[in-house]
Amino acid sequence: MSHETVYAIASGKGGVGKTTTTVNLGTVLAQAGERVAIVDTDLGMANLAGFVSLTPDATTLHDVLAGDVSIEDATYRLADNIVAVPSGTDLDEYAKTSPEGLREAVSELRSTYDYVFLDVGAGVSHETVLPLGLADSVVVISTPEPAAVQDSQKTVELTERAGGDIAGLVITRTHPGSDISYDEIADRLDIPLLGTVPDDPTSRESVCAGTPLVVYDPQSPASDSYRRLAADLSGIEIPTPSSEEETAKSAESTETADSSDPTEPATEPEPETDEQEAAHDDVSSAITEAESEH
Ligand SMILES: Nc1ncnc2c1ncn2[C@@H]1O[C@H](COP(=O)(O)OP(=O)(O)OP(=O)(O)O)[C@@H](O)[C@H]1O
Repeated sequence: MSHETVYAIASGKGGVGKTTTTVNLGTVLAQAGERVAIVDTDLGMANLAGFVSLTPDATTLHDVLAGDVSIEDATYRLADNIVAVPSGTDLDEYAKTSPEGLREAVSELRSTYDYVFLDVGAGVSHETVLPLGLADSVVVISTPEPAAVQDSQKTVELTERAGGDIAGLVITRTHPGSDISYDEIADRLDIPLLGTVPDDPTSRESVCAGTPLVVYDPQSPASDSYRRLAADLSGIEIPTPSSEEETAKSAESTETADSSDPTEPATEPEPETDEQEAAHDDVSSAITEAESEH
């Protein structure tokens, strides 16, 4: 089945779950054997810092957008089938970047990976609008709070101005039993409701552990939501992990077997694997190792 390749994960308001969604959607698809790149286009904010430990002079998207290196030089392997392109934090380096360089970078990634997720900064700026227009499809992220919903309207308008297409809305941090109508929120924004992700304390724990939630606690309700969302966007059947499977959460203190260094720039993405369970183990160990290097 054909699918969109480049997704922008965007929101009007900050802190609503864009990075969490980017990392977890990417990880689910990588576990399913798809080649995935996740890119932090929120320049200067280092949103992926919890998942990729970088030395101060590491190559980042800043260097790519300054025209110094190609995007492949700024990719870091997270696990089987998934690489991350982090943004740097140095503001002097940031000042040298040109968001326009993102065009070529995204086009290069498009030719190498099955899925590219752009984690877009909140607010209104050139570096926010550009990825909305470069993506095949924009996923708008909002919490149910009125202020966040109102700011989502801005993302919808910006996407239209940038000539981008909206896939729909994901409402994060929902509470079971709440009488809020999520369909009504989507209707108000005039975009389809793609799904909801419940408020889940393990989501924050997983960030502290530097591990995607779908690896840290695959049985959690929010992990379920991310698997469903990935299945809906991709058309791929995503299996529910068995409850006996060891998770990063249950094995937090266990030594990991993968000795590869996730801070080394990736060369080519790993070949596809049919062994979803094996890939899953690899995701856990590679990222747990990233955490231990912090
Ligand atoms: N479903 C959830 N349940 C509980 N906490 C969550 C959930 N999703 C995300 N969070 C937490 O909310 C905080 C913000 O999430 P995240 O960093 O993904 O948002 P963001 O939109 O990317 O933020 P920014 O605009 O700063 O880049 C994090 O601490 C994260 O762990």
